[in-house]
Amino acid sequence: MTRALRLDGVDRSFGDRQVLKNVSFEVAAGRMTGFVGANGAGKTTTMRIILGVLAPDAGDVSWGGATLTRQDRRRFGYMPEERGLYPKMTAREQVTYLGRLHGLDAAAARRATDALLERVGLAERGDDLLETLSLGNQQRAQIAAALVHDPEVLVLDEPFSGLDPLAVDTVVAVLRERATAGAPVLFSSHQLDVVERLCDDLVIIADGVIRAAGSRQQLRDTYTVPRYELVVATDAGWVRDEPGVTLVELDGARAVFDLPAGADEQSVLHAALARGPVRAFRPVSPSLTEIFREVTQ
Ligand SMILES: Nc1ncnc2c1ncn2[C@@H]1O[C@H](COP(=O)(O)OP(=O)(O)OP(=O)(O)O)[C@@H](O)[C@H]1O
Repeated sequence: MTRALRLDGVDRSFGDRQVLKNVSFEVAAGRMTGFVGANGAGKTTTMRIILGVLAPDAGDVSWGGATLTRQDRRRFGYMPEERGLYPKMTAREQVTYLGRLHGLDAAAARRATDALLERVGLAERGDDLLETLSLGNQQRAQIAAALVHDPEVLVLDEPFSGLDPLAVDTVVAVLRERATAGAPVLFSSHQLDVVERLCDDLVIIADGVIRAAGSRQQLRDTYTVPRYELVVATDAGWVRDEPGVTLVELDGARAVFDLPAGADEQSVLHAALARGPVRAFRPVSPSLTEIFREVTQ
């Protein structure tokens, strides 16, 4: 059975500073949800509350509609911000050990470890001490550690930081497998390009307040004005004088511009055609970076 993870009305303060304010969102089963926000926005605090490392002052965290219990959380995979592997253990020993802590017997823990180290590309380095591994390889070990007990929910704090692009692809593939198997997967990241490529759903937080949440397409539809690219045969500078147009970029014959919601983009196309050939005219999807700027400003 697949179950969504939900936060409802979660508040948390440190001293007299409230760092989470009525935080509510859902991490759907079978989907990868990217959790993005600036430094100090509240991502790590939220994830710690999901995992029960911190208690909320108010609000509820539920899984499949029932408030999370300590027992439920044993079936979660967590990659904390403070990485905390034992430097004097080998990757294989460490991951096996964590499998044992989660209740696997010795043979099952070894099997799961071998399979995961292979999967994250660490099989050849599995018997090296963690402290001798590159940061990227330590990170791979950390991912394996979060997954060794075949968790039903994944919560990962910055799983891609320090990974080269190939390693990012490997880890993405591993996480995607878990989502496809029905797990809700929540991960935070500063790398908006990675989040954009990878997540199904997004949650954007700023100053402890959820500013936007939904699928990428919903956010695009909701939070951005219509944007178009026009390529003509000669200089496109005249576009800036068309009614409603806000020029975003102009590079000779190519212009990118915004129109107010509901404006008729065809009138700009007609104006272009009246001047000569049109090489391209298309709507441009806003990037996650633009959406992020818009909702957090
Ligand atoms: N144990 C703590 N005691 C006091 N303040 C804290 C504590 N943990 C977090 N904070 C504060 O709460 C706010 C939210 O921090 P949090 O680590 O959740 O943000 P974040 O979005 O994960 O940021 P980053 O991307 O930098 O990790 C910050 O202002 C931080 O200084």
